[in-house]
Amino acid sequence: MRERIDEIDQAIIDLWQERARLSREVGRTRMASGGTRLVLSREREIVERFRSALGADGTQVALMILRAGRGPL
Ligand SMILES: C=C(O[C@@H]1C=C(C(=O)O)C=C[C@H]1O)C(=O)O
Repeated sequence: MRERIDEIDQAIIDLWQERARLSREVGRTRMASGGTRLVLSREREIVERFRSALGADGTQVALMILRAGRGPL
């Protein structure tokens, strides 16, 4: 079972890093065409998705995930 836990942890790390890369790329592309760096309505939807799946901890996880893609505000 511990082996599976280690696999899951690695998958979370890989997905976290892939998501941060994609998020930065989307932000850069949008800014290059004159748009904003952030889209708060989209970020609110994401926070709500995590909150409804995971409760209060989900909110914190979502905020950390979003920060990983754009750096601290
Ligand atoms: C990646 C995007 O850009 C920013 C980053 C987001 C994210 O990491 O999910 C969401 C909205 C934007 O603030 C996007 O608009 O999808």
